[in-house]
Order: sequence, then C-alpha cells, then structure tokens
Amino acid sequence: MTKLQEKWNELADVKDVLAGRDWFMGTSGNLAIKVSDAPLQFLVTASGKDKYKRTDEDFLLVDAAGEPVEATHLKPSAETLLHSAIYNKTGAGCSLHVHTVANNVLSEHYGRDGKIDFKGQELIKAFGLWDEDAVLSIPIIANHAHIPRLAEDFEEHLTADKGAVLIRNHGITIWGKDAFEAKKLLEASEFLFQYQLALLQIK
Ligand SMILES: CSCCC(=O)C(=O)COP(=O)(O)O
Ligand SMILES: [Zn+2]
Repeated sequence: MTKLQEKWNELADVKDVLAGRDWFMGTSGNLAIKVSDAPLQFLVTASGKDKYKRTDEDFLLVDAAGEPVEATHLKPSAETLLHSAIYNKTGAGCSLHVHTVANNVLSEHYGRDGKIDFKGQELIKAFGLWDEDAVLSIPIIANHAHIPRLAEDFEEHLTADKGAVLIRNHGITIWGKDAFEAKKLLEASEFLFQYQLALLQIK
C-alpha cells in the first residue's frame, strides 16, 4: 500500500467515526491529513460533499498552498487555507473541523471573552494537562466569511503541534501529531462542550 493510500484510509476511517457521531450536518465539516513534508502535500475533504457517505471522491491531494496537486473536477474544502496554515506552521499530521450544536452555542456564549476555559475536568488530560490546577483555554475567533481573513486570525493560535480553536457560531478546528491524536482531542473537546452546555442549562 502506498503512503497516499494508507493516509487516505486513515482519514476515511476517522471520517466514518465522526459521521457516526452525527458531526457533519448539512455537509458541514472538513478533514485533512498530511501525506508528505517535502514537498508538503496533504489530503483534504472535497468541498460540499455529503460527509456521511464513503466514496473514492471524498478527498483530494493538495499542496502547501491548498491547491490541487493534479487536475481534478473536485474542489478542495472551502476552509482548506486553515488546514494549510496548520501544516505550514506546526508539526501536526492531521486536522479536523466539525460544526456541532454544543461548540456553536458555547462559542457564542463565551465569544466576547475570546476564549473558553476548562478547569478541574478530567478530560483536559487528553491535552496533556495533568496538574490539578491546570486550565485548558480554547481561543474563540470571529467567523470572517473571507477565508484568507479567517486564516489570518486563526494562524495567531498556531503555536504548538496540537491545539484547538473555536470559530464563533461556526465550529471547531483541531490539530494533532497524527489522526489518533487529532480525533482524541476533538472527542475530548466535544465532551467538555457538551458538559458545559448541560451545566449552563441546569443552572
Ligand atoms: C455547509 S457548511 C458551510 C461551509 C463550512 O463551514 C464547512 O465546514 C464545509 O465546507 P466544505 O467546503 O469543507 O464542504
Ligand atoms: Zn466549517
């Protein structure tokens, strides 16, 4: 199996699991996985597809600028520039973006603070935060319709090989060293969001 096929299958498997969680409503969401460093090339979801289905047109290979490596009728995700920024600025190997009700509601609720903090929650350990007083702080940025402008704000938070950014009333983009880590961080974040939303609802 070639590296490209291996990475394709890895991303397709992650996509299936996230689809099982119903995290791709209305064709929302996009996923990417790095295939090579020199030249930098990554697979990204084709734009506007029904991400609940598994087909051989789900992903296409793009370069560091997010442009297709080969002629294709497929369009890279509208948010490919965010994934490009991740691979250009960090050592991450996989990046995931989903829209959920919980991440949207909390991004609006805490939007003016520019971040949401989690403390005293077991699942922040997924981010490597093991101290009793540790705080997981997830930045919240404005949802600019102009993707290069959105990418500009997003890039400011690309300070480590793993991380997460909430885009206000839009969704979360998360990255990690590989597909396993990115999925783990996404699941942990969504657990924390669902918990916080439930807590606000009973208060
Ligand atoms: C229909 S959702 C609006 C676009 C978006 O935010 C998204 O995540 C999906 O866009 P893509 O081009 O990656 O399909
Ligand atoms: Zn989106």
